[in-house]
Amino acid sequence: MARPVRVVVLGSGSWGTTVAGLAAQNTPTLVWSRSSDTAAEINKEHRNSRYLGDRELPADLRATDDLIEAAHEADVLVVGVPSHAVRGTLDRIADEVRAWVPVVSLAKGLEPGTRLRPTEVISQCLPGHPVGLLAGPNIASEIADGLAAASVVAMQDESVASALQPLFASKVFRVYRNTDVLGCELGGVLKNIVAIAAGMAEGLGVGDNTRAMVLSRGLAEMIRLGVAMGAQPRTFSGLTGMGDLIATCMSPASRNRRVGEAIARGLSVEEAVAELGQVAEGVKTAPTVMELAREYGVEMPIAAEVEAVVAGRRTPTEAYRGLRRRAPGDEEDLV
Ligand SMILES: NC(=O)C1=CN([C@@H]2O[C@H](COP(=O)(O)OP(=O)(O)OC[C@H]3O[C@@H](n4cnc5c(N)ncnc54)[C@H](OP(=O)(O)O)[C@@H]3O)[C@@H](O)[C@H]2O)C=CC1
Ligand SMILES: O=C(CO)COP(=O)(O)O
Repeated sequence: MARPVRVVVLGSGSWGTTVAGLAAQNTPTLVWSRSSDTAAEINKEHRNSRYLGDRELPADLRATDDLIEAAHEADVLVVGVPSHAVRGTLDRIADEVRAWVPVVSLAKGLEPGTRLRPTEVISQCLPGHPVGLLAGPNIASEIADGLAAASVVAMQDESVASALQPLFASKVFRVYRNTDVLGCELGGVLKNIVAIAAGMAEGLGVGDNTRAMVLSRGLAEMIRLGVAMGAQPRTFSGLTGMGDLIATCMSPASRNRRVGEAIARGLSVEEAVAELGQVAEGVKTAPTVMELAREYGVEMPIAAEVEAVVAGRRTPTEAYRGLRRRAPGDEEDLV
């Protein structure tokens, strides 16, 4: 009998640990933590208190602080470190991962400097591997609590995606497939910036109509840039686009939204990020996205205001005033 597929998750933050917990219910799973204390806590107490509080992890989820050991074990490699750490982590194991191993990114940001998406960085570090991502409206704490949700494995090769789906799925976690890797990945990246805007609106005190406006016009910006870069427009109406946008903008647990709220309360960006103690990818991604918007010649007024706020050039109040000054154009003018 063939031995079961072994999943290895790199990164033991809130989402890496949660995804490792999902996989551990289906197949032998190992999570790599750069913190030996966290690895020991997962192994001995079946918890990750730094990121997931008291929540109990599956007893057979194993953890290690040895990155090379983790790389050797992988039949499927899941990259769950933040976007800025993907290259540094994978460069250390480029010669240790077996050639055919599929690699799944969880990261929702762009690499600072190169402007590359995480799957592109992975392909540079681990050339020749099937590379895709798992994304969707997936607030880690809710999934760790066992609340129902859905996600998407995006992979060019559908047969690889089909093999990956059951590794992450559960009775309450539905995993779909999509071959539009670019569109699915950009959805996860771009919604974080809109979520910062939504958080700022929340902090300034808004009504549901304003919330809906930020989401709808934010989605229009996501589609505009995504389509200019070559993504399928339909992808943005699915789980990785509109779905993730709604979850992240509406959830008080979203880190990006919380950063926006904290800035509107008067904290500096640095103070807001420090208060959070976790990654909010939209902060680092906003300037990179505005570089792309200029390169592709698309208008992204909400992202532009968020970028100005995180760069310290505007306050949230000034940003919303700036948006109100824009003359509304044709609503259907998406691309
Ligand atoms: N949390 C969520 O709900 C979701 C998150 N995502 C995405 O998943 C990715 C990971 O996020 P998440 O788990 O939430 O982040 P967290 O902030 O919760 O955890 C980050 C993890 O990455 C580790 N890490 C940070 N910097 C480095 C580095 N330079 N080298 C190696 N490891 C590093 C941290 O280690 P240490 O603890 O030692 O600092 C920690 O284990 C992000 O791109 C995020 O956008 C996607 C869907 C849902
Ligand atoms: O991507 C997420 C939900 O799908 C998590 O969003 P935050 O990083 O804003 O918490």
